Amino acid sequence: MSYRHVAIIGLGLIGGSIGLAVREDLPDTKTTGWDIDPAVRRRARERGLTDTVCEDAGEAVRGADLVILCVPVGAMPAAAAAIAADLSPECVVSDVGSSKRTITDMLVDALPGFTVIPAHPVAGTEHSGPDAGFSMLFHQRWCIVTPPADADRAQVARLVDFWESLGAMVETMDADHHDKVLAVTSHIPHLIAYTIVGTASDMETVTRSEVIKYSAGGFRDFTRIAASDPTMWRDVFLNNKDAVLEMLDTFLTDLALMREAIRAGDGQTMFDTFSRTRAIRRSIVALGQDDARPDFGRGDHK
Ligand SMILES: NC(=O)c1ccc[n+]([C@@H]2O[C@H](COP(=O)([O-])OP(=O)(O)OC[C@H]3O[C@@H](n4cnc5c(N)ncnc54)[C@H](O)[C@@H]3O)[C@@H](O)[C@H]2O)c1
Ligand SMILES: O=C(O)C(=O)C[C@]1(C(=O)O)C=C[C@@H](O)C=C1
Repeated sequence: MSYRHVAIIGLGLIGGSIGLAVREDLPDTKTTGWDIDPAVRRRARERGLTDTVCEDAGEAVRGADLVILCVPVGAMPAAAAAIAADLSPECVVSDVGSSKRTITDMLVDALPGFTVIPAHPVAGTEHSGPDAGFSMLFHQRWCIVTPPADADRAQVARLVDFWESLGAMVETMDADHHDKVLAVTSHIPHLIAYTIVGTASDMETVTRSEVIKYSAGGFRDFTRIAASDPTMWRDVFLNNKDAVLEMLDTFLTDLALMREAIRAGDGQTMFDTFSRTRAIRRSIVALGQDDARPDFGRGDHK
């Protein structure tokens, strides 16, 4: 049974996309929204990101049977505090944060007596803010739901249905496992992109204008990822510290092996590694999970 009234707290890329997707895919569901930033509320109203954009958090969540927190991970405690007094007793509180363990524990503590079922749509772009959202964002993308061990199964199934209605493929997973998987598939890739773009722009022997001028193919792809929102990513690394450090150690060991292969002129090791990784890319493409969507991530898909 779909929700009657979905409240969205935080009306940037993800919150705005949920609002637009609900209007398109669940036309009988009412949406309300609130953002801490008045300029975002204004723009959200102009774009119609939710049916109503409220002037306070309490007004937005009153009567909602699903509340989704779509704020940076570090702002989740403040968002939970802003809504706590006005939640309906039967409502489900969820979120879209990119890391899950600290958020799950915090929401369960901050909202005693309420049903908390965190989730993470693994879909996004390097753009943020109220102009970045679009209704198709979740189509054929994974959404990982991380219910606490004692979560009501019927409520979990209902949230899974909700995400499927927005076009997502849904997997449920323990929060710790989510954080390890996403550390290697999303968090460390972003760290590498931020670092390599920083390294290139700091070099003394290659000018900054040369970096911009000759940034073809590979480096250009890194710059797209390195343009992602600094607040969001700072919060991800502060909140998924252990899993990121563990995966980073493994990555640094593998990088050192490649460094040694280059130093020693060991072409076979390089060829074997590159062949293995090319096969991984080909299986992603074969599954239809590459960025085949038109204009994906280029900001002209509104
Ligand atoms: N960007 C992505 O690719 C992506 C993908 C999946 C999940 N996420 C997660 O989704 C969440 C939102 O990310 P986004 O990309 O939509 O960010 P965004 O910057 O586009 O939007 C976040 C919004 O939250 C608002 N906000 C901040 N603190 C608030 C508070 N205390 N109360 C109410 N509003 C508040 C901001 O004003 C902003 O408008 C983050 O937790 C992020 O980790 C992001
Ligand atoms: O495609 C991008 O721009 C993204 O970075 C999206 C991406 C990812 O790493 O896949 C980023 C963070 C999320 O939590 C989920 C999705």
